[in-house]
Amino acid sequence: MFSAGTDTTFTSLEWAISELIKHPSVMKKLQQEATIIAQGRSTILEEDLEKMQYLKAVIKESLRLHATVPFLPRETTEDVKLMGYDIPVGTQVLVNVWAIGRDPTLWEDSNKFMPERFLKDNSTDYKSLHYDWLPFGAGRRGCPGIQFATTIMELALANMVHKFHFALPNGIKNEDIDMSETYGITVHKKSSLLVVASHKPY
Ligand code: HEM
Repeated sequence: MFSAGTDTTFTSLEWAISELIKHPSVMKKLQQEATIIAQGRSTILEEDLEKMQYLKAVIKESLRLHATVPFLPRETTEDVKLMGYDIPVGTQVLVNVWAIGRDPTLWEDSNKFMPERFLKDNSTDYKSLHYDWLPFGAGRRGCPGIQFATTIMELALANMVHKFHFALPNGIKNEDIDMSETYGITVHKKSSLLVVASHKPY
């Protein structure tokens, strides 16, 4: 439970911050939303989160591109014919969440980071059955930590962008951030994100 809850959450946050730094216009829009919601306060609270629609879209879009659990293991409970293949009962299969999230037949400009797609269609919520977007899995083995994880991610990200400006060290440009992945039980960034945070006025 501890590793299912910690590794996934911090890795997802690191991916989201990397995408924000790579896309300064998205970062700016998110910081503007945070400033409006905070109304001069230094801290964004849990009750503020429901009003932060752009924040939610940023996190959903980041989870689409960077599903930290890339494969869902399942076993077939009956014989299935799928795309011309016969899959007998009792076969272990892996649902490739990573590939579904980037499938160009399901997502326009599928490799681009565009949180706005989740504003246009905000019906994608974490608990409903959207089989084209499965960062928390689905069905009876779906992640039981969704509510906790999303609240923590939203609170942490909202407060980080509200309190700080982020810059890259040593003259590295936004577009040069290394987004390569390394595989384990969860998909991490191959090279950790290094940023210089400076205090931002509220
Ligand atoms: C961003 C954060 C998280 C992500 C992306 C994530 C994702 C997932 C995924 C994809 C699964 C497999 C679901 C399936 O097979 O359909 C899973 C299972 C699980 N997660 Fe999470 N999770 C996160 C946070 C958490 C947290 C905070 C907790 C607990 C406090 C947690 C506890 C668990 C447990 C216990 C399982 C196994 C459920 C089972 O096998 O029945 N997760 N998670």
